[in-house]
Amino acid sequence: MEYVVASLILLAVLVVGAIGLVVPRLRRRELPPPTGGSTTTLERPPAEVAEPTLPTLPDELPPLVQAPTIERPEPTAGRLVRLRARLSRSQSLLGKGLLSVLSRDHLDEDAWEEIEDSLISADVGVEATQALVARLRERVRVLGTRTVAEVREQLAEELVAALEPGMDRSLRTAPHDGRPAVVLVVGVNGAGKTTTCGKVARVLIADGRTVLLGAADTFRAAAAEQLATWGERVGAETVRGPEGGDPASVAFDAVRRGIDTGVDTVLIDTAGRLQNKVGLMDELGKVKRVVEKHGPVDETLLILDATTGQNGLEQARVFTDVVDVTGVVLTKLDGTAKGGIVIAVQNKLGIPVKLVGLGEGPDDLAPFEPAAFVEALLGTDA
Ligand SMILES: Nc1nc2c(ncn2[C@@H]2O[C@H](COP(=O)(O)OP(=O)(O)OP(=O)(O)O)[C@@H](O)[C@H]2O)c(=O)[nH]1
Repeated sequence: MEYVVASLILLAVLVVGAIGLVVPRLRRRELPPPTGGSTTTLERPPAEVAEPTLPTLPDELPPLVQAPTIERPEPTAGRLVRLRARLSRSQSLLGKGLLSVLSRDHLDEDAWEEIEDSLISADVGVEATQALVARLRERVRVLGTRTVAEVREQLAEELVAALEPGMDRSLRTAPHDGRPAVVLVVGVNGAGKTTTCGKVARVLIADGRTVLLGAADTFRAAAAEQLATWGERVGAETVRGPEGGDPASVAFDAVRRGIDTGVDTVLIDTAGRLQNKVGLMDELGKVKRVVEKHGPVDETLLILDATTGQNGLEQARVFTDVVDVTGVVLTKLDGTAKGGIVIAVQNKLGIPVKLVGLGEGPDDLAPFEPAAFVEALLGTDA
């Protein structure tokens, strides 16, 4: 009997033990998933454990730092001819307008007045227009010119003559006396100085020269940035100073660096604030004086915005009074119907137009050639 009782007790203990083990597990399974609360733990899905795979490497690894791509600017020869379509606005006014008058059977007083008006509207300037029309009238009278083609040819010749084709338009950018040529770029804000500096650097590099840029426009921080970007594109170094720093000291450092590195040409971009002439004179005069401690400035290019027309001419005078301008760059000729401004600029300032800007593209700057320019304006072979 004792055995029976002991066996029953043992059995009961085992049963209770088994229930104690199984019930909490079942309860745990039945618990609802957590809903909301301060933290949410994301559980991984019961993943099949994937075999770790090694990434496959490409045959050639890319370099960690990409070297900037150096561009190869277009050659400068024949650029004006290639870009002639950019003068279409001027061409409609001067070329098409004039030629329709010239094609009349008889060139009476009214016709000559219309010709004068077209030239004045194209910003050729009153004096230059009167002189040009007087010469053309005389030729037509003396030679008894009859056909449109002949008058057109004579007009083209007169326009070319008014552009003084004998002027020296070469840029003095060749190194000499064991140092680089120094080019100062001046002009009012927004005329296109920085852009032109960049484009001139490309022109020189296209012609096989080495160039260093000096960002002496410390007035506008973005100008230095913009110039450095132009330089990087063609592999030219840019010397910059702190924003608002002394432009003359940046210009001085740029020339010294150019001498040390043995480049052919140093191009210096300057600021062109025109709020008062005295301030401008002081600043530009100082830049020039300080740069000349290294040797004379070889070329001073005045950048003029063609779209400002006769106003631009007034501004130009301020600069020609301050620095010895050796050449004019007329920018934005693509954006105006007043291409005749080239004649007015030369006529009034007596300084050759050496380059013309015909667009915002990096190679939209062309050496100025009077005959090709007139050809583009008239839309004919001059
Ligand atoms: N259409 C056209 N735009 C031009 C030409 N040259 C320059 N520009 C534009 O004119 C604007 C002013 O040019 P910038 O070179 O910044 O002028 P900036 O004289 O240096 O001006 P600041 O730095 O303020 O003194 C820019 O948007 C140029 O892209 C050109 O020949 N044709």
